[in-house]
Amino acid sequence: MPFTLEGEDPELSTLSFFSTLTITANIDKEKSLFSLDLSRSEAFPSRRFETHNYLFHPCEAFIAYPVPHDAAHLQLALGECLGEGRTGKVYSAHVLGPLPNLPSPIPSELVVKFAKLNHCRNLAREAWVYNFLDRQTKYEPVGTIVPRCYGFFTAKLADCDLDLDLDPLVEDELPWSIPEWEEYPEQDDTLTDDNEDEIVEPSEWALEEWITKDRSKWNTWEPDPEDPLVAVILLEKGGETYSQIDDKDPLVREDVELALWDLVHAGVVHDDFRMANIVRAPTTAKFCRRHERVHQWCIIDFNRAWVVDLGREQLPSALKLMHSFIGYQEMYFYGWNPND
Ligand SMILES: Nc1ncnc2c1ncn2[C@@H]1O[C@H](COP(=O)(O)OP(=O)(O)OP(=O)(O)O)[C@@H](O)[C@H]1O
Repeated sequence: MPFTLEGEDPELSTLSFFSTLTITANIDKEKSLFSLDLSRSEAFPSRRFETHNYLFHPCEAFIAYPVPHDAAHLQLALGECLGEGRTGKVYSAHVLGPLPNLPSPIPSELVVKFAKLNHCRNLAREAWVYNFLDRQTKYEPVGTIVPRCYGFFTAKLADCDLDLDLDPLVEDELPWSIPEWEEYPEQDDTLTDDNEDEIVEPSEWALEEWITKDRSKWNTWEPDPEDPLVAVILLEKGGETYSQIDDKDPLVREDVELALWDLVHAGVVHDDFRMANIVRAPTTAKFCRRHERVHQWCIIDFNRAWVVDLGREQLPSALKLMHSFIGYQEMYFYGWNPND
């Protein structure tokens, strides 16, 4: 039985399109670097952040949503690297045909974000935030102010068909390689809701099949150097990253601030809001009904986000609190000085 929430049409969500994925990367026309077969994996639910007391709760709406098992297979050819952060490396990828029948067309270029081998848990969380946003049907943030997501996939590195004569330099450059500068290659970063002192235990409502954060296999996940895991999320491709020059244009700033409000109104405080996490919106961006415009920018990178269930909050005070946290990292970026 597909799992749906009231008012939701699972057929239309891009998260329901694919069950399996093959990514190939070529060194040149003749030679393949690797071919990787991945399957959909459960994302890592966050705890619900309660704004009046700053506590994280387990919650029945904050569970791992079932993944499609009988949906289509997608084949991608890896393209150029678009960027790299602490968690992962991001590549453009070309969709290889023939495509099966899908509920709606997909672009010919997508984005694959590979977790570095020690950051699969963080990527599993980011994937869950996309799931959560995908379920906000009133103003539909996904496709409007954040890219559409096509799923979270994993595979054992041991099953990857990798060119074994690799030059060690190329090996260090693989999409999932842990960089030399990584201080803690043996562990993933702590997440905002990992603080065990703050947990309110699941009460009797928590049915056995509901996978809350505490019950998720990702909660205790640690990288295994003997049997590494590769994890990716598949996203719609945005354009250039927001720059200092863009930031000087008041109309651009206004547009990004409004997009950020949309995110807050979906119950998500980004908590890593900086220029590197804003990209030009894809040409397929949807009309925003709240602001009656197509936003020109979209927000990415959600592994640090705190997620609030606005249906349970005292709305005015929760929104006020969330708005006070919308700026981060850059001095005075969107009105909030992190040193205050
Ligand atoms: N959907 C996208 N479309 C276009 N470019 C993207 C997309 N997603 C990511 N990028 C590019 O890749 C870069 C790194 O992505 P991202 O911020 O998600 O990585 P990260 O490892 O999570 O970073 P952090 O250091 O914040 O953890 C971005 O700054 C952006 O330039």
